Amino acid sequence: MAKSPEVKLAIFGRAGVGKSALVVRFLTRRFIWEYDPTLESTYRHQANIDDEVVTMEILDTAGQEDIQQKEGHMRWGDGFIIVYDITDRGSFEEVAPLRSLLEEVKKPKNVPLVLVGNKSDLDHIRQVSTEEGERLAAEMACAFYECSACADEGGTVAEAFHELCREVRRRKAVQGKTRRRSSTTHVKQAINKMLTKISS
Ligand SMILES: Nc1nc2c(ncn2[C@@H]2O[C@H](COP(=O)(O)OP(=O)(O)OP(=O)(O)O)[C@@H](O)[C@H]2O)c(=O)[nH]1
Repeated sequence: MAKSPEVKLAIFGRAGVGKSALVVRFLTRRFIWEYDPTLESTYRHQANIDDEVVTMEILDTAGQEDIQQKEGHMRWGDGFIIVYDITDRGSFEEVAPLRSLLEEVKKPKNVPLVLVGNKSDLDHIRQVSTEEGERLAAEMACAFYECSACADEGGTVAEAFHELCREVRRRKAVQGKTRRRSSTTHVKQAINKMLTKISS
């Protein structure tokens, strides 16, 4: 089985949307009701995705970090999960500004991104419909998952993380090809220059 390079993932979203709960669910398949508000934690994890061992570094950011900290974490990451809480419309409204900041900080644009609407077990107090989540994800051209860190029977949480890893690898492969193509072009141009000089 091929071993791929490390993938750095960062998880963003308003305080209390369940970022830590999602990371813990993904890493341990368990749910823990209460956490200290996250300062900032990084986890290392290996998973077998499409027959390839992927090593991930996962950064669980604090919902209340300032813009400089956010930008630093965005520069660090290869791929991003933006989380909102389906019972908190304000957290949904914070998604688009986070995405805009990502697009400002990361170049090239169109960074690997997954949108997650968490706490789907609380459907009775939902403030954001599934369609709204789908629409926003379509506008941001990214995958969308509605899930629950606390009742994740279908493994949707892991699927969201795995899809993000796939997306990071797809983008890296495309960027690698573009870089190779441009260096080949440079070599060809240099040879042509030399040939023109010799023949003149
Ligand atoms: N019902 C329900 N509660 C959840 C779920 N996910 C998280 N919670 C609860 O929501 C609260 C906040 O969860 P955290 O994981 O600490 O949220 P966070 O986004 O990491 O918060 P900060 O670290 O402050 O940014 C906790 O009381 C969790 O138990 C979920 O899927 N369903």
